[in-house]
Amino acid sequence: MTIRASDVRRAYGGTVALDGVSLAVEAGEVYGLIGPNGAGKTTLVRALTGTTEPEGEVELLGRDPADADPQLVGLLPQEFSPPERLTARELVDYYGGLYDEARDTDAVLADVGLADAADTYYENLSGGQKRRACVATALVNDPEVLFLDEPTTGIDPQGRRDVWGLVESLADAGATVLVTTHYMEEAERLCDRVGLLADGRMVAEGSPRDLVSEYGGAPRVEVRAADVAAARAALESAGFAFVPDERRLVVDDVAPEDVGGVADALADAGVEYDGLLWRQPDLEEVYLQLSGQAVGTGGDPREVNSE
Ligand SMILES: Nc1ncnc2c1ncn2[C@@H]1O[C@H](COP(=O)(O)OP(=O)(O)OP(=O)(O)O)[C@@H](O)[C@H]1O
Repeated sequence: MTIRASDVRRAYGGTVALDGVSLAVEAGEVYGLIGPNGAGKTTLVRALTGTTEPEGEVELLGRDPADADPQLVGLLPQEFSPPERLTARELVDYYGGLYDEARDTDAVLADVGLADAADTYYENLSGGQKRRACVATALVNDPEVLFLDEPTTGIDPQGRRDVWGLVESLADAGATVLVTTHYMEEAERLCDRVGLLADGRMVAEGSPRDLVSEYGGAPRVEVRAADVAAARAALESAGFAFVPDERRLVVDDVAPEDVGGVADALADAGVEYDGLLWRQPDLEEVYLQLSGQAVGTGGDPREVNSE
């Protein structure tokens, strides 16, 4: 097992950041940590990389993380402020110089989409370009295990896809990647398995597909109507139930063949609508249900669809 944590606990004064977390990540796996702000993701990354000392057992490449060979490990911390008065190329050169062996700087810059900005000072890069440069510093030693704490925050959609492609090719070549993210699409597309942390505990773990089928609930239809109250009343009187959501009108448990019934109920009541969007639940729904953040829900996923 490349990364292993068993009953890991870490408190800062009276704040419990990790409250008995266990996980195991195999070589070649891309593992995503998701969870609300303050859930403990960064603390777990720090525990796994030896930058904080937790209680419990932690292993990285079969050793105490503090003793792991730095040549084999890449880390992009969430808060990372490299020297500003270096160009992107100088920055990657600098970090490469910290290792016995480093990849070619220009190749790394090309990988993160910064070939054209190689001579730009870090301070003059855009926010997303800065984050790309930071990702580059974590790749320069061609690590076997890569920890990326919110790698794509601030990066534009194309850049985000570039980073996903990069992570995928590293994993295909055998690298193990642990990534934290607030982007559910990222977790769903990129990760073989996802762990959802909340309040320092692992609330759920599995492949995105399994988590969605276990916790995501039934397919649903989002109704876009100018008069939401009228649409809601029409559907309610036709016996439809709703997914709790203050911002949108979402009809719960609608099989594909039943979408016509939603349209008919609206038409019968004379309610005009701009759109009916049928969709399967995705990881975002799982996240909202399990982390207890769904607007108007109490946090118990089993209760959500019966409300
Ligand atoms: N150095 C520290 N000193 C005191 N408290 C800390 C420290 N680091 C983290 N904490 C606290 O531990 C808890 C977990 O924080 P952590 O940064 O691990 O969460 P996170 O899931 O990474 O959050 P985010 O999504 O906002 O990055 C929070 O309550 C945080 O305030």
